Amino acid sequence: MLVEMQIGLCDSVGRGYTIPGGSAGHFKREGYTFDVGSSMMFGFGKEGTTNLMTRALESVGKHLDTIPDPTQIHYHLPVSKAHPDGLHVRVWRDYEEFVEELTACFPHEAKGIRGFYGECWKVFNALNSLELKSLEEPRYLLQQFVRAPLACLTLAAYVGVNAGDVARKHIKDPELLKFIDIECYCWSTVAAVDTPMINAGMVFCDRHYGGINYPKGGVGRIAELLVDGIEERGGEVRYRAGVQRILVENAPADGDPGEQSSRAVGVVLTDGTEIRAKTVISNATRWDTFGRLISEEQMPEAEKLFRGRYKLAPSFLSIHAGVKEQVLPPGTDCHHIVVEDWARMEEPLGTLFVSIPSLLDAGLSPEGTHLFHAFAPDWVADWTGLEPKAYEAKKERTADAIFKRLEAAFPGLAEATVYREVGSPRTHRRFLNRKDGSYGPIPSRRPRGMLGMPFNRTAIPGLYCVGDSTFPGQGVNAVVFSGFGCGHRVACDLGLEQGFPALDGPYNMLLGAIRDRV
Ligand SMILES: NC(=O)c1ccc[n+]([C@@H]2O[C@H](COP(=O)([O-])OP(=O)(O)OC[C@H]3O[C@@H](n4cnc5c(N)ncnc54)[C@H](O)[C@@H]3O)[C@@H](O)[C@H]2O)c1
Ligand SMILES: CC(C)=CCC/C(C)=C/C=C\C(C)=C\C=C\C(C)=C\C=C\C=C(C)\C=C\C=C(C)\C=C\C=C(/C)CCC=C(C)C
Repeated sequence: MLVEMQIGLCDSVGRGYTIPGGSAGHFKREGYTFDVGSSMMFGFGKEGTTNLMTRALESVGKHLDTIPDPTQIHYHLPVSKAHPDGLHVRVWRDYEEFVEELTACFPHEAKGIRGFYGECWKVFNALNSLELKSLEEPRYLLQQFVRAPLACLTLAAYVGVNAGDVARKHIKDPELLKFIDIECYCWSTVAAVDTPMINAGMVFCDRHYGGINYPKGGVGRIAELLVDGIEERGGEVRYRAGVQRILVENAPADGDPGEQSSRAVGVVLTDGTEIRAKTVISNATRWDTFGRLISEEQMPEAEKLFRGRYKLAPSFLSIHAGVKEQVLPPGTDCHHIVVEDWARMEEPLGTLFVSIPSLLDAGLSPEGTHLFHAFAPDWVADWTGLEPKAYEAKKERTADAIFKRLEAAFPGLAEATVYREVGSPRTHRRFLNRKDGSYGPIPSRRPRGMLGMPFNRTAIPGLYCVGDSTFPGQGVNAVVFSGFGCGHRVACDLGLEQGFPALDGPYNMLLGAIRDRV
């Protein structure tokens, strides 16, 4: 890995975090290994080019055993005239099995279902035939257009398109369109009309192609192995090293040591340590990078435009619990989504998410128990200004209400609970150091697919952003892709990989002009 300096392991009180992985880390309590957030893992496939997780680990000489999940999600959806007992759909690893199950619920939409998901496959097959690197590097992009012109043209045709518009071409049933909404909302935190079609293609197909695979030992093993690989290759990973400020100074310009320009030259840690480097890569959200690590006065115009296009998604209320194993009958799926009322799907605490990875890896919880992670989107504003006692009481009250709602899908849940720890949006803000504990950026107006998302370079030379505030946005393998793209772009800028410097300037201007117009 060539990262010169990457901001990436800290908590918001500034001391710096003690475990690697951010949202994809894990922590241990009383024999349970709880995932911090991410638990549904894409990108561990064996074939194609979209198996980004497998390839990220390979790049530092590591391999992680994973356990295949036979279903991606078991949906428990609202009661309707057509489905008086509620709409129950399981997304099976096997594509045909999933399509048959969904078609059995909407037989009159058999053609529409195949039409919509078929178009997703068109996008996925195109993605899965490209070498996935930095789209803001012209040499690579030209090579891909020459090598796989049809795939590139397919992606170019979809890059400005949203999944909801494609769904409406094929599907008329309003309940089925709601189903497509929850299929998107559960990872993009917006409905299908606001979700980029390329991301939908990736999620709706890779779950059947590479499949959902749970890392043996917990999701945090991914980051732990990456750290081992980086250290074995001479890199250094520092903990408790919160970055307080990114240093921007006049320094010699790239390629012309005689000319000075304002550029990122290093960081200052919260303990005052100054670290200087040629390249600074921020994995903090754009709201934290520009405005906190870089002062408001130094914020480039492009970042102000970004804030017009995107706003912060809500955070999460998380319940990490241990339950007696008897409460989960044989055949219970690992991941569940519960919506009781479509009108409340996007409201705070409206959609409930459940992840029970000890069903796949028994080593994650003490014998006779399962770990039960339930979470729901929620805003930090509802949790601020509370005295400690009132804050603790609100956490417990909210968790009780959520467990009560989950009883319909998991009868006996409250009584079977033997351990419970509640995290609020404040917890997410504190431990992940994300503004308002946000899950990531969401469009503030109807987006043109992913055309409005910035790549890794910023308007400040030497400073790059990576993670979910960069193309292609939220999602675990989306942020892994952003890491691959960033590494490639930085390598070209440092002269470690061959780029096309003469084209960089005009191509960058073109990308910026497209982005700023959407
Ligand atoms: N699959 C799931 O169930 C699930 C759940 C939650 C999140 N996620 C995904 O994870 C994505 C987030 O991943 P990401 O990598 O973009 O962000 P992240 O928040 O996971 O990682 C950012 C890292 O930067 C560190 N950091 C922040 N500010 C710092 C500072 N000033 N100094 C030092 N370190 C600092 C944080 O501690 C963290 O380790 C989300 O958008 C979502 O897609 C998935
Ligand atoms: C130059 C330009 C712009 C265009 C030219 C054309 C061209 C060649 C375009 C190429 C585009 C490319 C290569 C795009 C790549 C896009 C990628 C790699 C997108 C990846 C997206 C991945 C996503 C969205 C993953 C989401 C993962 C999930 C499901 C995350 C979170 C899930 C939850 C929170 C739900 C958890 C549920 C439960 C029940 C616990």
